[in-house]
Amino acid sequence: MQTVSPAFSCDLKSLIQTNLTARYSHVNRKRVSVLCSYRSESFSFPNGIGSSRADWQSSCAILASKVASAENSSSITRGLADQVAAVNGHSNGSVNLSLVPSETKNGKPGLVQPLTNTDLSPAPSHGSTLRVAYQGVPGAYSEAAAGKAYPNSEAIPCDQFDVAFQAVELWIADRAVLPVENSLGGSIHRNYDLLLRHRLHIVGEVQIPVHHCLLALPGVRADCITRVISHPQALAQTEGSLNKLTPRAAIEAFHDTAAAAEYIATNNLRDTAAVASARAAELYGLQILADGIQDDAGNVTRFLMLAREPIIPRTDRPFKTSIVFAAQEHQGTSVLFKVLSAFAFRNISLTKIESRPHHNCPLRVVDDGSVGTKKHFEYTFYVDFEASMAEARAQNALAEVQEYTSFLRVLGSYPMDMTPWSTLPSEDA
Ligand SMILES: O=C(O)C(=O)C[C@]1(C(=O)O)C=C[C@@H](O)C=C1
Repeated sequence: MQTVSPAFSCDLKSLIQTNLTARYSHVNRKRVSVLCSYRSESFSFPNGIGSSRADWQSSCAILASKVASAENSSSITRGLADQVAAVNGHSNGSVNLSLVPSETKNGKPGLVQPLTNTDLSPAPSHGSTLRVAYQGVPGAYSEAAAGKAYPNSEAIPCDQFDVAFQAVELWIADRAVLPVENSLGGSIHRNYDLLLRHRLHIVGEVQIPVHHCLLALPGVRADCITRVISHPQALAQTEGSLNKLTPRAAIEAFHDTAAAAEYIATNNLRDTAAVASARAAELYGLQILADGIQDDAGNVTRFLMLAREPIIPRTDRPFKTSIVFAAQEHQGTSVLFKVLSAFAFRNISLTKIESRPHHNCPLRVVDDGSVGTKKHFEYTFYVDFEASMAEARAQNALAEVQEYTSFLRVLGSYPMDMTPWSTLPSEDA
């Protein structure tokens, strides 16, 4: 029962070796060509791209046509304080995050085209600014997370999570910043699955306070709203408020919060409202009908920072390590107990555990003789724990975990986001 190719599996010795010898240098053209030829030996690509050097080079050529427009439409992200202020509706006017619209319609910004699966073409030359892929369009919370994670980077909008992963793998972007969980809405399962399917490394995390607003076209009253659209997570985070504010409105899912706002503006929809950020209101010319409508004032989304190379784990600051594993067959429920005890006995705290269907083998059928046939669901488990892979206790815990599991992969060992909770918006903020 092997869910990933051997290249994905964790061989502890080589993992530690890789971590110790890996050197991440800022992406430049020279580095691109060196790594391209190295990668061509072991990579296989999504969408049927082969693994030869020529294939690799042509796959590096993905996304080109759209990159030009993405570069135009992407915003240069600012520092943390500005980003969080903008997200939370306290934009001070000095923040210029506005995109260069692809066209202008009635004085309003034209549609920003995020990267799509069909846009895979040549990599751009991009100087030294770090390019950070996120899912959504400008004004999305993910864009703010990208700005917090990498101030002064260039944010590259992508239409799907999968495209953001591919953008990094194909050198269109240098990093991806993607949401994995929210304090109200829970886990974003799609990204857990994609972490396993792709081979990027987690190099950091950022937590963003999410302050939602109800947005509509100027002059529209809340009692005229018959439909509210937004990202499913945002809708889940504002369910209680929406029941009070727009009790008769239909609730509909949209790709992301800012795209919902943009859709209302572009189509001049006077009966529809969006749940999105104050920055989205500003960008797409909408009014804020209600501010701070998240059902809990301390609404926080956790994002992962992803890169092609792992970072070197350290011990001089708090680190977290994320792993994924599957139990060996016939080990029953005791595997989870044994794995958890490997951490507990070493005083390593777990911060998150998530289970997902085992993609290669979601069901195991056991013929129980005369009684009948049992069908077990099979799972892969994702665990985050508070220790660095540079610590002996973490290495020992994983060596033990490896004994109970059919595969084990370290997704990354990275600094924890230690932003004080006091910087999160309070009830009356
Ligand atoms: O739609 C957006 O604005 C996003 O950035 C996506 C997303 C998510 O996927 O959870 C990010 C943060 C919020 O929790 C709501 C939505």
